[in-house]
Amino acid sequence: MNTRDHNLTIPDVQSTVDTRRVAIQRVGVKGVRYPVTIKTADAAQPTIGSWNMYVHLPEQVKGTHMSRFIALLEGLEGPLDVHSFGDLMRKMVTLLDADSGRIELTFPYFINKTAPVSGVQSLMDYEVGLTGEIKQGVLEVTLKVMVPVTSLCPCSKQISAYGAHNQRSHITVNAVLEGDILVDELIARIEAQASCELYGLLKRPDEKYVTERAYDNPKFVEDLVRDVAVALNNEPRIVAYVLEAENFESIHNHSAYALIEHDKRGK
Ligand SMILES: Nc1nc2c(ncn2[C@@H]2O[C@H](COP(=O)(O)OP(=O)(O)OP(=O)(O)O)[C@@H](O)[C@H]2O)c(=O)[nH]1
Repeated sequence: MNTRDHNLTIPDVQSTVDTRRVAIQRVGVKGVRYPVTIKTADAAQPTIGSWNMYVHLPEQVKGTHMSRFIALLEGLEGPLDVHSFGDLMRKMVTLLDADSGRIELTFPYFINKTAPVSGVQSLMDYEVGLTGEIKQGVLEVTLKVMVPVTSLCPCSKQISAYGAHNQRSHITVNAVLEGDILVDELIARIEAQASCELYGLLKRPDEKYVTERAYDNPKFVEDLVRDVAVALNNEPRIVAYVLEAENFESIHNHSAYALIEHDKRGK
């Protein structure tokens, strides 16, 4: 007996009618760990995705086709970019017989960076996410990156006889995209606005360089979000964004924080 024959003899409870007249906005699988490759400038990077996948369920249907979410992942082909992630979203709603759906994918992403003076290379890790939502046939894809950087306080620099407090800051951008933008590209744009970017491995000449670079380029948390906002405003492939910066202040036991939200579509 093959699987198809088995299915004929097993009741399909999910497909029975539900009479409570309550639709479900999101039903699906959450916290699925599944390998994925991400498109890079010259190739693709394999990583481990954490997937949440949901569809809308109409009021008259008892259950969704839970196994089909995993079947969709089993059928994943080729590296993901904004475009192919959109294709995956469309495939999901078709496969699940749904009119709307949502995928939240997060994964660690590595960039091979070159130290500024010695030229030594090392990997740096970033938290990246792709979120897709289809509502009334309209697809929206959001790319999220969390970029750790250095910030150095302009006030501290101004008022102190020597030194200035500086710290690691997290800049998080959720960018709604119309058009492909590579993860590396978005991260590079954000890092360019920091007092200094971070590296996995630095030799002493590099350490001197990044210390002086941050000192010459002081930024408040407000400066960080405003400078990144200007960069995002100048990128036509980004149509809306939420941008946050959190500075883990070295002179306080709390963070300085700022957020800018902007929708170029006028929504
Ligand atoms: N809808 C629903 N399914 C569940 C739940 N708990 C477990 N299941 C799933 O039920 C699945 C099997 O149902 P379906 O996906 O409908 O499988 P199927 O009927 O063999 O496949 P299709 O014909 O493609 O729908 C298993 O993969 C379980 O994961 C639940 O709370 N709701």
